[in-house]
Amino acid sequence: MSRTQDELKRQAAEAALDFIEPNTIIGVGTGSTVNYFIDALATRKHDIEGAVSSSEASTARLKAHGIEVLELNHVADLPVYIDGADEIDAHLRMVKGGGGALTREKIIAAVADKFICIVDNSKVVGRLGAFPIPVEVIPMARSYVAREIVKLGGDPVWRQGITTDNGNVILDVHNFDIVDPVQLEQQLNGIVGVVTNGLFAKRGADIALIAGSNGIEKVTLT
Ligand SMILES: O=C[C@H](O)[C@H](O)[C@H](O)COP(=O)(O)O
Repeated sequence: MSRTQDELKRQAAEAALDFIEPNTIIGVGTGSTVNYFIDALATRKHDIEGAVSSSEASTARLKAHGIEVLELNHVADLPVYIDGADEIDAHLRMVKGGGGALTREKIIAAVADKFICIVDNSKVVGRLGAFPIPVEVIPMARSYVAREIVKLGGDPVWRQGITTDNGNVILDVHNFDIVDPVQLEQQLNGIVGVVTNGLFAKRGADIALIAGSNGIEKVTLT
């Protein structure tokens, strides 16, 4: 990754601090962009009630900064969830899960009032699907799910050597021709043995903070 892209990730992450309300709990995603956000959040740690985390990696980083990590089951009110994406389109639908954290991310996103997506401008696409769609699968169902995915037109590749925080495996699905991301998200989730998939289309982002050479572009769904 270029130094410039890294710098843009940091800028997008820091812009998300403007959406942090005092005395609230913050939903925190996973990945290299979110790592910058966690580092920035540390400067506000005395203003917030704590965080809920979408991965063991983010939990460790939050705790290293002295930010309290709360269990989602104990949290009823989550105003914002901040996370990155592997791809995002003009409707703020996303592909996520390049780091394998998609299921916990999708759960926290479902609870949050607002999903704020922080990305550098290389993540913006006209159409989702150039980045392979991660699908988290119960291990014993891996081959069955792969065969079903082929019937849907995708080419699944087992992400070998990786176990998710939930003890499952990931199939990265290449070559989907994604005309209707909401429909494909539902079709994939309908396969028995699939835990969830990395299409965040039904529940996309509410706001995207896109860092580019001219600064931060804020995109909001109207
Ligand atoms: O599982 C990982 C997450 O969905 C990440 O948000 C996504 O992969 C983007 O990560 P990064 O900020 O490292 O590009």
